[in-house]
Amino acid sequence: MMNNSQEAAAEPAVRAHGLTVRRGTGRTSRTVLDALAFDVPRGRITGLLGPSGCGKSTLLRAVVGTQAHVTGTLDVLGRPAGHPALRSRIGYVTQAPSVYDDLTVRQNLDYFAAVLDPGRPAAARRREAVARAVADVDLTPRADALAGNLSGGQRSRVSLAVALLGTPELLVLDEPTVGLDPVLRRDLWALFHRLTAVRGATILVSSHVMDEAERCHDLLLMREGRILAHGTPDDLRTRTGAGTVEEGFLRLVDAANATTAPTTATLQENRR
Ligand SMILES: Nc1ncnc2c1ncn2[C@@H]1O[C@H](COP(=O)(O)OP(=O)(O)OP(=O)(O)O)[C@@H](O)[C@H]1O
Repeated sequence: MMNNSQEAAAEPAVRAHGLTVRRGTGRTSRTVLDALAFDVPRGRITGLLGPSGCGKSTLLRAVVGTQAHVTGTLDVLGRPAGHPALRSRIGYVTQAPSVYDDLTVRQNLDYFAAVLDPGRPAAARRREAVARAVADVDLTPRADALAGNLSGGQRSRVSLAVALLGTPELLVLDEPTVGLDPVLRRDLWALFHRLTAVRGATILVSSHVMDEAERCHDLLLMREGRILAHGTPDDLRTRTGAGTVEEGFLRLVDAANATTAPTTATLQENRR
């Protein structure tokens, strides 16, 4: 028989069933996530991939509990998405870096650390957490630079450092590598792998760059608000007979389009 901690480890980090989201109001209201069912396993990197507008950010917002008009079942770390007890257990990085330009990197992190772990007795713990998060994202040499004077990629890394502060069990990252050069992208993916391997974190990361799919343990491939495929990169290549995940994804899109007779615009969108 499994004990409580074994049960928690076996339970997926995210479990969705019949997950549906409508966005917009009145006549512009439409279904952007359509009855999704999937699990995100713990301790692994799950990549959420699909063309622009397919619903990746909406799905990530639903997981962190900030998306309105969500129906169906969506459990995160054993609780309904958005439950207050999940706040300190999830780190979330949005597409737009959320940092204060008039504070230094370290001051930004000090500020968020004080919100997470307030009080004078926690000062030493906060200093340690800030130093570790800055080092995790390779910004130690720029720790005293104003965030407003950093490059776009460096600002994104400050946001990621903020998300790492509380040592979250689940990291939800919305296109964290956009605008980064190849070296930084490689380094960030190495960090993601360290976080799962060493700290046991679960990472749910979106991207529309297909070569990043190869770096994930599991993939959720999306198209037009639905899950097109779910499995490891190897599963996807085997299932489609393709040499790469990108080619496999395009084959699945073509097969799906053949049955739904899309417009040319839809096809072009899916090939982006
Ligand atoms: N406020 C809104 N009202 C109506 N539809 C919306 C609204 N916001 C977003 N949408 C639609 O919801 C769909 C999903 O958007 P979402 O931002 O989740 O896609 P995405 O896959 O993250 O795109 P990208 O990769 O470009 O960030 C899109 O088709 C978008 O047009």
